[in-house]
Amino acid sequence: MAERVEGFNFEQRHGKERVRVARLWKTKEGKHYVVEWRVGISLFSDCVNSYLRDDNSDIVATDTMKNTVYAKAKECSEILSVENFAIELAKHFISFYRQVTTAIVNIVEKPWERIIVDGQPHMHGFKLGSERHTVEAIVKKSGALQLTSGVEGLSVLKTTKSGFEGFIRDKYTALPETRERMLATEVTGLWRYSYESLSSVPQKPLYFMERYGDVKRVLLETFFGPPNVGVYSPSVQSTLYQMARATLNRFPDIDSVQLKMPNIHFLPVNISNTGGQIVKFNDDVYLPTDEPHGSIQATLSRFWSKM
Ligand SMILES: O=c1[nH]c(=O)c2[nH]c(=O)[nH]c2[nH]1
Repeated sequence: MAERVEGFNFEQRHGKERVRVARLWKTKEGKHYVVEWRVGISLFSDCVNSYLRDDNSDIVATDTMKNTVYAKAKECSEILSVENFAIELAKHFISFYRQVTTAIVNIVEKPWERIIVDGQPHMHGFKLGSERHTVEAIVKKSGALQLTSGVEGLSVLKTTKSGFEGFIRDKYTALPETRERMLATEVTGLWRYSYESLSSVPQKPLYFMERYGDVKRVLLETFFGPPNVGVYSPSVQSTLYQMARATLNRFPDIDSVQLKMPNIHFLPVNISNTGGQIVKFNDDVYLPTDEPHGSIQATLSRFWSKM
């Protein structure tokens, strides 16, 4: 998207970040559905004169972009997935303004979950969960689409069935080999859907909402293994790969999965003084840390995927 100006290459975009909106829907029976979104918009548009010639006549004001978030939220009379909202917004910008060639919409959904009171789902009560659902929709004027959903802040811990052995040992290595350790991480996942045009997106309004739940379930089931026996993890690397592979194997409309899984260390506690050992580690007392942490990430894609 670079263009030539005054003998230079020039690339530009403008948008609005962190536009916060909440939308409430009410059924006739009085059941409420609420979402809270943090929206980012970035537009590629022909407005080079604003940079070069003090001429703003081709600029979509970022304040207008912000207003559009609220206007489009108002227009959505039925509950819809965060993916569908992102696509709707992006579609608006590329079709409404002749100057806009590509619209990128990023949204993070705040995890409001219906509360259970006396074993019953509450009609209008919600509590904040932990991990967040994310989406990025990139829409071009041609109708070409790139749709990437994700999860962030998915913190998981297992207290056994994890080890790390056989790594390089040299004069700097102090880490003992082990077949028994805690494994903790905060998963950030991104998965790219195979729908490459606006017209190919599934019509079912809550399709991507269900997919989000299903992908999370597959990631978690693979991380933990069956409830009674678990599954042994020889490294974060191996577990990450299994999780990405399970996602691609399970969902034919996902082409590519990126996982970031920091290794959040729980250090064995051993304390001694001159009188002897005060605490001897026996897989029981740990020092939880967040820094430093290992950082492990990978992307697994189908052969034909573009990510
Ligand atoms: O699963 C692990 N992968 C590593 O690359 C690594 N490095 C390290 O010190 N501990 C671990 N654990």
